[in-house]
This record gives sequence, C-alpha cells and structure tokens, in this order.
Amino acid sequence: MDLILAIDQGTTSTRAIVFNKQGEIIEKAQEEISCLYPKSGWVMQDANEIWISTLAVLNRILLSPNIDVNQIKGIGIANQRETTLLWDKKTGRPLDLAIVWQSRQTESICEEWKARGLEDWVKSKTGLLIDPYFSASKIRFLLDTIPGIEEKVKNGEVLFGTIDSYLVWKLSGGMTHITDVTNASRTLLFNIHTGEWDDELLEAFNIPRCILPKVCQTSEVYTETAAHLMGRSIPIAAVCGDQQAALFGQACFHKGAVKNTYGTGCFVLMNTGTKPVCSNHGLLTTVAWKIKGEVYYALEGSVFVGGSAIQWLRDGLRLIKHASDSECYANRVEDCDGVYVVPSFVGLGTPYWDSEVRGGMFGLSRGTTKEHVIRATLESIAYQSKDVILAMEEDIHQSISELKVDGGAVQNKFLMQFQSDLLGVNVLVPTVTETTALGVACLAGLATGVYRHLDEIADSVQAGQRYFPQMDEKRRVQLYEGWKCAIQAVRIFKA
Ligand SMILES: Nc1ncnc2c1ncn2[C@@H]1O[C@H](COP(=O)(O)OP(=O)(O)O)[C@@H](O)[C@H]1O
Ligand SMILES: O=P(O)(O)OC[C@H](O)CO
Repeated sequence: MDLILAIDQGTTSTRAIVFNKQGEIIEKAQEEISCLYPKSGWVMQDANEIWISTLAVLNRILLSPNIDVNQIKGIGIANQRETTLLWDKKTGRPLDLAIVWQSRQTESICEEWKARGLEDWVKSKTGLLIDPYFSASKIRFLLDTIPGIEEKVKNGEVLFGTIDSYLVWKLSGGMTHITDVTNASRTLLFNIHTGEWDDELLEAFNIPRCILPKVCQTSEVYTETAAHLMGRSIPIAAVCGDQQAALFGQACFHKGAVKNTYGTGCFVLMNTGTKPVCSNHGLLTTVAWKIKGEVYYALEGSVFVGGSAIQWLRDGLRLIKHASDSECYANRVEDCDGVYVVPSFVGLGTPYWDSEVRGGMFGLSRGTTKEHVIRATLESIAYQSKDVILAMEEDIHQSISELKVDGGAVQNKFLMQFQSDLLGVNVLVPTVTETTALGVACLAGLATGVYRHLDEIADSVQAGQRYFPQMDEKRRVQLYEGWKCAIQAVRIFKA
C-alpha cells in the first residue's frame, strides 16, 4: 500500500497525518503550540517549540501499529504562511522568536515604506499590499533588532525562512534551504509575474539576497529527510502554504472554484487560472501552486482572527473550557439580542486593511449573558467571511453560488448553519475535513508517482455534510447592517 505523510504546521497546532491513495486518513497525531503576546498587537512563536511539536507528532506516527514506514512514499509540508524566522546556518538555532503572520509589530516600518510612495509599485509586482501581515517588514524588523546580526549576515551565517523552509532545513539535517512559490508569494519580495525573488524590491526594503531560500515548485522532490529521524530517508516532495494546500485539497483545480478555511484566521481563495487577476476591492493576488512548470493563481481574502476569537473566549475571557463548548452555549439563546463582537485584535484584513483598529463589543444591555457574547463571537467569524466574499463577488462581477469549507472550526454546526444563513448559499463540508493536509499529501503524491493525474485526486474528495440557508432575507439584511455599524464603530474608536 502506498502511503503519504502530510505535516500541517498551523498557527494553533502541528499535525502529522498519513493518507492512503484514496485520501483516507490512516493515522493522525496533533500537538497544540503556544503563541506569545509580549506587547499589544505583537504575536510571536518559539520556532524550537514548533520543531519539537513536529518531532513529537512524527514520533507518534512512527510508533503507531497502523504505519509501516517503508510504505511512506513521500512527505508534504503545509504551513502557516508569512510567519518569519531567522536562524543560524551553522547551528540551526533560531536567532530570535518567530514573528507570526498576525503580528502588527512592524506597523511603523510599513508606514515608512508607504510614505515613500511604494504601494502601487509593490502591488504590481507582488499582488500584495504593504502591510505588517507579509514577511518583508518582519525580516527588516529582525535585521534591525537582533544584536550583531549585520556582521553575521556579512559572514553568510544567517538564513531566513517561513516555517516551511525551517522544517525542510531541520528535516533534511541542515542540507536544504528552499521554499515554494506559494510561500514566496507571501513575502512581499517575490515577483509573481517572473516567478523569482525581485532584486528591486530587495533593494527598496534593504534585505540581503544571501539569506533567502531557493524558490521551488509546489510539487517536486526537493530533498530527503535525514535517515536518523524516521529510520530511513523519505523524499520531501511538496511544500505549500496552508491556504493554497486547502484550495488544492478541496479539488478547486479549475478557474472560479472557491473555498473558505476556518482555522486560526479565515481565508477565502478563488482559483483564477493561469493568469494573475488584480483586485480593486482589497483582495490579494497570490500563487495557488506551480506543478510541472505551470503556475496557477488565486484571489484571496484574509480574515486575521477567525477560530482564534474562540481561543480568546477560552484563554482570555475564560468563558469556555474547550473551543467546541462554544456551540452548546450559542444554541442556548435564540439570538445575540443585538450584541456584536468585532474581534479585530490585530487589525482588520480584507476588505478594510486597517491595522490600527482594536476589537469591540457593542449592543450590551443588562440582560446580556455569557451565551450572547459567545454566540456573537462565533457569528463574527461568519460576518467577516461575508465581508470577504462580497468583495470577491464585486471583483469577479458574479455571485458565489456555493461555498466549500474546511478547517478546525467547521466542526461547529452552529457556525456553519449561520454562515449559510448569512450568505444565503449552500455550505459544503467534505468528508475529510483535514483538507490542508490532504491537499499537500496529494501534491506530494503527484511528485512521487502515487498519482498521475489531477482527476485521480478529485475522486478522493467526497462531499460530506451540507448546510442550506434557512433565514429569511429581511433578517439577513438586518443582521448584516448591524455588523457594518459595529465595524464602523471600531474604526472610529482608536485607542
Ligand atoms: N468546535 C469548534 N468551534 C469553534 N471553533 C473551533 C472549534 N474547534 C476548533 N476551533 C477553532 O479552530 C482553530 C483551529 O483550527 P485549525 O484548522 O486547526 O487551525 P490552524 O491550522 O490555524 O492551526 C482554533 O482557533 C480553534 O479555536
Ligand atoms: O494557521 P492558519 O491555518 O489559520 O493559517 C494561517 C495563514 O496561512 C496565514 O496567512
């Protein structure tokens, strides 16, 4: 039996999942990882913890009686994107904490770049906006703040990577420093038209080329794992940003196909085919994948706080013990009784791109209960996704008739029904909701000969639960108008 191992390194957890050729899960291991919030708006992670969690899940897989390591044909790595790390080339040790994609700590660097009038020029090359979300300002921040870094860079001792690069480096025993086009396209340093690092951008942002990884395709054998890690060397055969991997895992292979992933954030991606499409409504143009020399592009809307709003209910407000408890509380009340929660804890992404806002809670009365707050927080995930989908519809001049969904929070039936009600479209959950892992496993399967054609992969993606809209139009409009007022309010109130 041919097996493929996927590593899905997300913001909330690291997973290792083994699939068979039919896309069925044979074994799975997962470890939650922590985020650090040293200052308001800052979000950081310890790359050592990420690596240790990766080793832990791999070990659990190897110890499983269901797994014969000799059957694993290849490994695919999907990762939280943009999260930025510098490490020491000799020792492999991180030179500082990793700056997580959600972090706003590089706001002033971005303001300075915007003041130089670079925005349109940068967008034309990268498909992105100048925003702390992307890696370039995070690299600049690390180069500006790590003591003695300039000398180390001059001596060729420093490497930059997003989490994919770091994991490939560690898994290959420090032999291979690569990334793929999907991850490169999130750095603000990559020209999506030429498919290469852009020297003019590197010069404008003052980032040395020598620290960057080699950019590869999304599906190809780059290297092998060091033999001691898993008992034998296994080809690393795919690397893909997690949101693009989910697009692939939903079999959105054709122009116009759309999905929304509800993880730490929410990310709506539409396949736009082999030509990049430029947005006028705050969406990003990004690389969907590069396979056998052919590049596909996507339009993307990014919501910075999705499932992490539920973690805030759990860890910040301590209103629930487990993320899944939120569903039961939400169902205990008929509605939010006019309460809106806007969880813009790290600014707002698509379509607002406002990094200075903070979160807000509105419409409170003496009768407001914990249940209302929990329900309003869940609903905020659906409202933010609707904001993004409306922007996408305006860009493509057509409506999205159904929504494929995946990610940790799709287990929440209340949220999925509310999303369907709010959009007025069917919401489709696949049978295997580990879509990101499935996507990157399929990409690795293509590179190792497990699959020959995309059709074989499409067959393994089965529709599972469907949600149908049940809310009347008047109520849908009324609720969404309330949300827009709440958004306006957080944008007016700036601490
Ligand atoms: N039943 C649930 N209801 C609401 N949110 C949930 C539920 N289960 C998980 N989540 C949220 O989903 C997120 C984890 O999803 P996941 O896809 O694993 O994220 P990531 O890929 O970012 O690590 C967490 O932020 C968690 O709060
Ligand atoms: O951790 P996730 O799954 O929400 O994904 C994070 C994104 O890749 C950030 O761009």
